[in-house]
Amino acid sequence: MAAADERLRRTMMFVPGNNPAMLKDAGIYGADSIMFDLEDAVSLSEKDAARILVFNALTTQDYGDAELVVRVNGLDTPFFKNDVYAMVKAGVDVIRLPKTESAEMMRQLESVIEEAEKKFSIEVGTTHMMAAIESAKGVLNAPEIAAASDRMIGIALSAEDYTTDMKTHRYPDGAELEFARNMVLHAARAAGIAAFDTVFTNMNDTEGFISETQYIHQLGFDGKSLVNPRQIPLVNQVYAPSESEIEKAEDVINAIEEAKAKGSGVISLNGQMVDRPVVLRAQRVMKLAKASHLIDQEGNYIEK
Ligand SMILES: CC(C)(COP(=O)(O)OP(=O)(O)OC[C@H]1O[C@@H](n2cnc3c(N)ncnc32)[C@H](O)[C@@H]1OP(=O)(O)O)[C@@H](O)C(=O)NCCC(=O)NCCSC(=O)C[C@@](O)(CC(=O)O)C(=O)O
Ligand SMILES: [Mg+2]
Repeated sequence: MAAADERLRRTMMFVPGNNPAMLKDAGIYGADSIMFDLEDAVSLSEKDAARILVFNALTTQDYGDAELVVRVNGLDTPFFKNDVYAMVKAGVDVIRLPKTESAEMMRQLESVIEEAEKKFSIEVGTTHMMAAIESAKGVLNAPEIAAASDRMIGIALSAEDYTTDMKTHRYPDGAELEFARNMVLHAARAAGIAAFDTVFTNMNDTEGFISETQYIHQLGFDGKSLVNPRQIPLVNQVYAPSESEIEKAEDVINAIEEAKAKGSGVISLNGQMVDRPVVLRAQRVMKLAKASHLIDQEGNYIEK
């Protein structure tokens, strides 16, 4: 069982935990989730300082509606337990475990989170978890990892470490990631949690970034891990529904409301059968349209 929820998670932006200026401004770019990093963006000599900086940021800065995530150091490091304790105490929404290879690793994280919640009088179960899948073993165990706990909100593919583990590197067409992307996505969907595609690290290749985002959007990913705020509007643009998609979704929702009033669950709209999955897709289109500021909460178009 997973901590399924309705939150949109198109953009999850890494913010290096040792960079005070970036920590301070991370909320202004409109990321759906902000992910403070204590792991690979932070050198060994700065681990303790970064933990304190992120703790202070979480407890003093206003990040609006963004979901707050921290990537802690791995289970096998001397920093892991202190990281988890500090972030639980700070009230973080989600802890992201890097280099996850088994469901057992998520259960180990969960037991440390629970200790910390009890110690700091935080309601047990309120701190959520996600896993980063960064190796062949992690990909093969993705279904068990995704279903490891009811605290799980998502799993993410981490292609930089994954391609290293696979003795390859990243290519523009992404063929080397095809199996991993599909495994991570299916594991997440089967467990009812979110699926995040990997970071894209070439800041100068905007065309390549958009093309990759269109591809993972088509596959069905909820969104991507990002390394730079310039990537946020590009992802949002790809995920924004078109005017005709919004119109169709409105027609479906109106038609099903009318049908329900007449006591029917299935109807025909312009020759097309409309049933529950069609309605669920239409509802997601409307949610994305609202998040993209194309329509307001009442469903009226917003003039640009
Ligand atoms: C890439 C670059 C150096 C480019 O610098 P640039 O200077 O060219 O950026 P500019 O665009 O010029 O910045 C314009 C303004 O935005 C501010 N700004 C920029 N980035 C910001 C940001 N992230 N957060 C808040 N603020 C930001 C900046 O301070 C400036 O502010 P201002 O001066 O006020 O105008 C920079 O972005 C950056 O450091 N990124 C984070 C890198 C990072 O975290 N790597 C680790 C995570 S990946 C990994 O570990 C692999 C993985 O594990 C992944 C997985 O697991 O998924 C795997 O295995 O795959
Ligand atoms: Mg990594």
